[in-house]
Amino acid sequence: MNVASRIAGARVSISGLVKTYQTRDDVDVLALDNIDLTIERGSFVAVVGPSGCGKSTLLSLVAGLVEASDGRIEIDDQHIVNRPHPKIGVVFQSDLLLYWRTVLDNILLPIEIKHLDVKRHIPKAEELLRQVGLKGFGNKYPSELSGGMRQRVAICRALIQEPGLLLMDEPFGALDALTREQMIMDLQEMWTRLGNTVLFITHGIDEAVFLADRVLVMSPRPGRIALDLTIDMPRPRRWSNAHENPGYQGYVRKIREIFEAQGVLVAH
Ligand SMILES: Nc1ncnc2c1ncn2[C@@H]1O[C@H](COP(=O)(O)OP(=O)(O)OP(=O)(O)O)[C@@H](O)[C@H]1O
Repeated sequence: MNVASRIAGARVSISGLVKTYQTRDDVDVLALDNIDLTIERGSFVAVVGPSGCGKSTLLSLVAGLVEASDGRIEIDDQHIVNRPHPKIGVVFQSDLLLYWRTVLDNILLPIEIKHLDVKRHIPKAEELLRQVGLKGFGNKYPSELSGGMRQRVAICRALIQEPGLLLMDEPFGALDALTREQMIMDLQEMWTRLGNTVLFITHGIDEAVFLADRVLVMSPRPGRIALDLTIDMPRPRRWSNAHENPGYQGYVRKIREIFEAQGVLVAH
């Protein structure tokens, strides 16, 4: 099994997606309202929006972890109904590693859960570790690693089954600024190499514009797509000088203007 090979990116098609939660005291909370969205194979789409606008809800719906109230989600033409699609991998803000399992056993967990051949996947897990700069860390326990290293392991765990669609929910939100910067660049490199589709949720306008082919800006709840912005900048992009690029600055300004118009950002 060659993990260095490219992964066929999945296509995501969302139409008329609505999600209403019922709170414990029976109040309806309309989290997402009528989302239409197509994500092309192999593209990197980032979603930014104010806190509580429904970004995580969108990701959970696509992941099949939450049931839609209305509308339809298809991944490679397969309708998602409250059940994860086999072609997805998910990375959350918290690494969610099991502290009693070694790094290698954490990465192999999805294989074990699906009753696949664990032994056959060990070389692939080790290769993934090498690719994220953690060669030789397979026998360590999560408590022996830094936050950034643990998140790299979580990414390996999401990639072990070569997912055509990688869903990332604020994956670098809990990391210090330097580690975050390194992880952003590493993610760009990894995605360029693998070629899978990525749906990336973030609060960070800077990382969204830097990483994505397209940035979706959401409105405050109920979440709707307020702006669908194509980021036309050559790759590989360099974090160290991207901020000086007038194109980059223009995209960031456009997104900030939307947040200012929404009253999410207030200039003093
Ligand atoms: N299980 C739930 N029951 C009731 N309401 C919920 C539930 N989950 C989310 N909500 C509500 O739905 C809305 C959207 O939540 P969601 O977590 O998707 O937002 P978000 O944009 O990811 O927020 P943040 O950026 O702060 O993580 C919020 O108002 C939230 O309170």
